[in-house]
Amino acid sequence: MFLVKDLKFKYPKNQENTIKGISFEIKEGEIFGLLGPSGVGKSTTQKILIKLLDDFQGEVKYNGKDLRSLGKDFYHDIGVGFEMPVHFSKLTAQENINFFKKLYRSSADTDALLKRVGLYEDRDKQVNEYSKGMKARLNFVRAMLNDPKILFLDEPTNGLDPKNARIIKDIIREYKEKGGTVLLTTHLMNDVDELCDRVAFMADGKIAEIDTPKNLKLKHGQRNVEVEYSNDDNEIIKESFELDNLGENADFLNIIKTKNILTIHSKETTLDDIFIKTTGVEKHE
Ligand SMILES: Nc1ncnc2c1ncn2[C@@H]1O[C@H](COP(=O)(O)OP(=O)(O)OP(=O)(O)O)[C@@H](O)[C@H]1O
Repeated sequence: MFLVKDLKFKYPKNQENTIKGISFEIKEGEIFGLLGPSGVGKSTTQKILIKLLDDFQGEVKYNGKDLRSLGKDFYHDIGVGFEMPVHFSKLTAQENINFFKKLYRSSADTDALLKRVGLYEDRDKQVNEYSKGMKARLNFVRAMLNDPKILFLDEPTNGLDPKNARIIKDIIREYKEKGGTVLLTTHLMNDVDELCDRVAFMADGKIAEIDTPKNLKLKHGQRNVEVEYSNDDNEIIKESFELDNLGENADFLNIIKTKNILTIHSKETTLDDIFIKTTGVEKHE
C-alpha cells in the first residue's frame, strides 16, 4: 500500500537530516508499528506519509503512485489521529464531528463509534469540559470518521485507562479484520504485542530492525528453558537448559522424570528488551 525507499528528510532550521535513509513497506491489511526512542523521527515519517511535509528525498509510493503526484483525493483515503488531540474546544463533541464529516465524501457511523468509546452520552458537552482521556477518545473517533482505507495513529491509547485502551485496541483490530491498514506509533510495547503484524525499530534516523514481533523475539531471544523444582530437602532449585536438542539432554530429562517440577517455561525475550537492544536507548514514556 505504501512503499518507502531511501527516505531522507531535514527540517529547514536543522543542520542534520532527521530521517537518514529509511526503506519499508506497509502492506495492505496489516498493522505496521513504527517504534523507537523519543525524537528519533517517527512522527516526522508519519507526517511525510500523510503529505504534511513534502520537501523530502527518496521515493514514497501510495498504491503504486508517487505520493507527490496525488491530489486532494488522497485525504479521503486516510484517517489521522495525531498524538496531541486538536479539537475546537468551544464546540461540542458532536459539533466537532459534524464539522469534520463535512470535509469528506464518505463517513463512518459516528453514533456507533461514540457509543463504543463511551462518549455518546457526553456528545453535547463542549470539548473544553472533556477530560484528557475523553479528548483522546474523541480524537480516535475523528480519525475514523471518514471510513478511511489506512489509519495513521500516533499513541492512540495515550492517557487512557486500561478499560478504554482495550476498547480502542479492539476497534483497531476489528478495523484491520475488515481489511483496513494501520500505521501505529507507540511507546507501549504491550500494545505492539497485541496489535502489530510487523514492526520497524528506528534508531538515529534509520531503521535498525524490521520484522514480525515473533521473529524479532526469536532472533534476539535466549533459546533457553528454565525449570524450577524442589529437591528432597524442600529447597527450590532453578536450572536453565538450551532449547536445542533438549530431548537428548540427560540432565534435563532426569529432572523431568524424577523431580517435583514447580514451573517450566521457555525464556522469550520481550519487545522492551529488543527496543533497548536495537535502539541502544532506554524508553522514555
Ligand atoms: N518543526 C520542526 N522543526 C525542527 N525540528 C523538528 C521539528 N519537528 C520535529 N523536529 C525534530 O525532529 C526530530 C524528530 O522528531 P519527531 O517528532 O519525528 O520524533 P518522534 O520519534 O515522533 O518522537 P516522540 O516519540 O517523542 O513523539 C526531533 O529531534 C525533533 O526535535
